[in-house]
Amino acid sequence: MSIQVENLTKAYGQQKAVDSISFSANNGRIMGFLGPNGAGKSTTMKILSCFIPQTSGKALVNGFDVLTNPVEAKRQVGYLPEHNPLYIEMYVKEYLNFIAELHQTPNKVQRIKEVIDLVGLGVEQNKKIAQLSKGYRQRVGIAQAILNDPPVLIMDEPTSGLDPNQLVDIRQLIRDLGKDKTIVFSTHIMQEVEAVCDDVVIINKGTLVENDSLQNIFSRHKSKSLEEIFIRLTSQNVVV
Ligand SMILES: Nc1ncnc2c1ncn2[C@@H]1O[C@H](COP(=O)(O)OP(=O)(O)OP(=O)(O)O)[C@@H](O)[C@H]1O
Repeated sequence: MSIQVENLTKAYGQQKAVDSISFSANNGRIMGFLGPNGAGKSTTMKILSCFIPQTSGKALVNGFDVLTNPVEAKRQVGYLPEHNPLYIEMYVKEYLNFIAELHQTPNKVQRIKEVIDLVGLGVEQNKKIAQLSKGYRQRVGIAQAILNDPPVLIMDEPTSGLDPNQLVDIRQLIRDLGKDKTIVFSTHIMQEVEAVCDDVVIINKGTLVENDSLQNIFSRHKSKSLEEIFIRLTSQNVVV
């Protein structure tokens, strides 16, 4: 298993943003990580990417413990944070070169060309990041996450802010990357989950409320739409 999470908990003061969740993700599969606003998705993803430590519980990435072996664990993961922080005064290629140097990526000039191609940045590759539209900035964020060809990709709302054409392209890219990587990504677009994901985890107020293959979820919930299933599992007031 490429990602193993056991009884993971993160408390901010009195609030448990993530409350004893357990799940696993496998190579060659794409997991949709879902939940309403404030459910604890970003917090979990930050822990898996070694950006913040958990309060208790265990998280392994490709067998490496994020607390006890963060350097190795971090090497396994490409991470696209929710707000996609970029050095906007840098040119696209300059920024990717900077990331490649951080990773000590072999054949970096060739690899940068490859990822620019893969994420469809070709026409914008000579611009400053500050000059790019939101969708193209998102592509730069995805490019930096995959640059080092990590076995695990964790992407926090990778398609947020993309136009419908870009959505189709980036979903296809996620599907392609998912063939030989483990991908965990969050989204609020249920249609996207149905189009892209093999497995689904849903959390609500920090606790796990669903964890299965998309196929099993549909059959257990008697083929309701994923949107209906999501609402039923995460809302106390709506009966679907
Ligand atoms: N640094 C922090 N300090 C205190 N509380 C925090 C911090 N980061 C997150 N939280 C709280 O933890 C809870 C979970 O937040 P998180 O960002 O993980 O949710 P999310 O599921 O990613 O939400 P969204 O879909 O809105 O992005 C929220 O109540 C949030 O306010």
